[in-house]
Parts: sequence; C-alpha cells; structure tokens
Amino acid sequence: MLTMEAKVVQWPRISTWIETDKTGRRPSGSLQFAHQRSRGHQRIKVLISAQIQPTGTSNKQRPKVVSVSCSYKNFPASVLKSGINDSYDESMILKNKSQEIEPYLSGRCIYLVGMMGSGKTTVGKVLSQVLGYSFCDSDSLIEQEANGTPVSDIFQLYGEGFFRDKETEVLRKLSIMHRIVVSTGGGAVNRPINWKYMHHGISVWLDVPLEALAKRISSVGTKSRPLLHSDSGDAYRNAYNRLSTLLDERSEAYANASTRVSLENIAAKLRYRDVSSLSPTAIAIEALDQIENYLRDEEGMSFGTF
Ligand SMILES: Nc1ncnc2c1ncn2[C@@H]1O[C@H](COP(=O)(O)OP(=O)(O)O)[C@@H](O)[C@H]1O
Ligand SMILES: O=C(O)C1=C[C@@H](OP(=O)(O)O)[C@@H](O)[C@H](O)C1
Repeated sequence: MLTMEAKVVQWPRISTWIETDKTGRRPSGSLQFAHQRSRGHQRIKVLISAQIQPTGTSNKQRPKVVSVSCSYKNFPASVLKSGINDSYDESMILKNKSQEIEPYLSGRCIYLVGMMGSGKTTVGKVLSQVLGYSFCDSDSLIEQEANGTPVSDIFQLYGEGFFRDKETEVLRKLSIMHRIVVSTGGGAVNRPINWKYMHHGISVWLDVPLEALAKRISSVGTKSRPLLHSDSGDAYRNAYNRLSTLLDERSEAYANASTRVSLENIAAKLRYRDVSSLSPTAIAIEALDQIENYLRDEEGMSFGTF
C-alpha cells in the first residue's frame, strides 16, 4: 500500500471534472475529480473528493474545504495516508479485494501456515467467508479421523510421529480438493511431502512476532497445544522460550510458502506501534494483497482496473 501512496503523489495532475455542486450564492457541496492513466496493461484511476462548506453568512467569505479524500484501487484515503482506522473501511476493502482475486485463483485451495497461535484459524475463517470458500482446520480433521480424540491426547497416547503421519494423510486428501481455505498445524511445514501437497494450492505464511504469539497463547492456555504445555512457571515466559526454539527450527521451512504475511510489516504500513492492534480483517487484506502479487508473478496475469 505504501507504493500505491507513492503513485498517487507522483501523478497530481487532475484531468477530469466529474461532478460539481454549487447551491445558491454561497458555494457548498462536493467536488470530485478523477485522473486516469495507463501503466503497462493496467489503467490506474485515482479519485479525489472534496467536501465544501460555507464559513459564515457573508457572501464575501470564502467557502472552506472541510475534508478532502482520495482513493486508489478502492483503497480510501484512510488507508493510503493514515492507515486503516475503521472497521467499515476494512470490511469494504476486504470484500472488494476478494472479489477481484477470486476468479484468478481458479478454485485453488489456500493453505495458511505459521506458528501455533499465528492466527491461521482466525484469519482462515475470514478469508474463506469472503472468497466463498469452505474452511478446514487440519487438526480438526485429524481429530475427526481419530474418532474425536483431541490432538493433545493423540500426542500422549500414540506419540508425535503418529500425529505427523495423520497430518500428512489429511494434507494428501485435501490436495485434490478445491475452494478450501486450510488452517494447517504449525509443524506441518517440516515434512517435504506436505509441501508437495500444499503446493497444489497457494500457501500463505502468517509471520507473527514471538512476543505476540506468546501473549496470545498464554492468555488462552496451552492445554490443546501439547508441544507448548507446561503445568508450572510463568505461562508467557514458558510459551515464549518454547516458541523461540521451534521458530529457529522452522523458519526456513515456513519460507517455502508461496507468500508471506508479516504482521510487523502491516503494522509499519498502518503506522501502528505494535501488531496487537491488527484485526483479523486487516491481516486478511494483506494476505489477499500478497496472494495477488504471487498470482501476478506466477502467471504474468493481467488484472482488470480496480
Ligand atoms: N489478529 C489477532 N489479534 C488478536 N488475537 C488474535 C488475532 N488472531 C488470532 N488471535 C487469537 O490468538 C489465538 C490463536 O489464534 P488461532 O487462530 O487459533 O491461531 P492458530 O490457528 O494459528 O493456532 C486465539 O485465541 C485467537 O483469538
Ligand atoms: O506447531 C506444531 O507442531 C503444532 C501445532 C498445532 O496446531 P496449531 O498451529 O493450529 O496450534 C497442532 O498441530 C499440534 O499441537 C502441533
């Protein structure tokens, strides 16, 4: 989005006056201007609106512009200039973005990968809803296949190796399916065979700072996450230390994903101090942006004007 902002600044010339509304002797109302320009195969359209109000009773007083907004690619000024600051904007952006991208996915599944607590389930549900996809949690499928035995019990009763085999089996079955957003288990990235299956679709690595992961996990508890479970000590510290070791072991494997969504990058773009204020919707928007970039690189696709 930062690059979009730069593009808006680069082309200040306004070519078309779309609408003007002046009432009575004292002007008030709104002005809208659009500027279109071709860039390669894309047409870029920037829309600038100004709300105008009279400042007093005297006709000599000049009207004042009370707000100026600018949008580009359906991104309103709040996003382009000062970040996403309202959930209505976010929902609209997400909806528009998903409608743009969905046809180019050709039904391919989306696999969310990332550490425990990175938001694969939370963000995955948002994405599936806007794309009109089904949602699947690979841990839940493993539990179903084990007659409802929870993941933590599977680990305890049969060991991690057994769980990993089931995980691979579930990913193999999903790889021939379409139109599903899959939330994978945090360790699914370790086996190369799992990548073979996940590369049937598009994978998205949710890259979340350790502090945020440990905070989220220690607040919900580690009972359902056997690799993090500990009965004693400081929950945050324990989770942080264990996650840190796992991340060291897995970073390279996560980087196999088709795309990466860095919460630190989103927070920086939106000028948030830290990632804890980022909503699942804002993260889903970035995921769609990254998927769009991936599709463009992959196919050299020509997306329509936005
Ligand atoms: N953007 C977010 N902001 C704050 N909390 C979140 C966010 N995304 C997820 N969470 C919380 O973090 C915890 C783990 O999220 P979850 O989606 O289950 O992660 P995963 O499926 O990757 O293990 C849940 O309690 C969830 O509510
Ligand atoms: O990171 C891991 O190895 C694991 C993550 C868990 O899934 P979530 O990432 O959904 O918590 C679950 O598959 C299992 O406890 C192992």
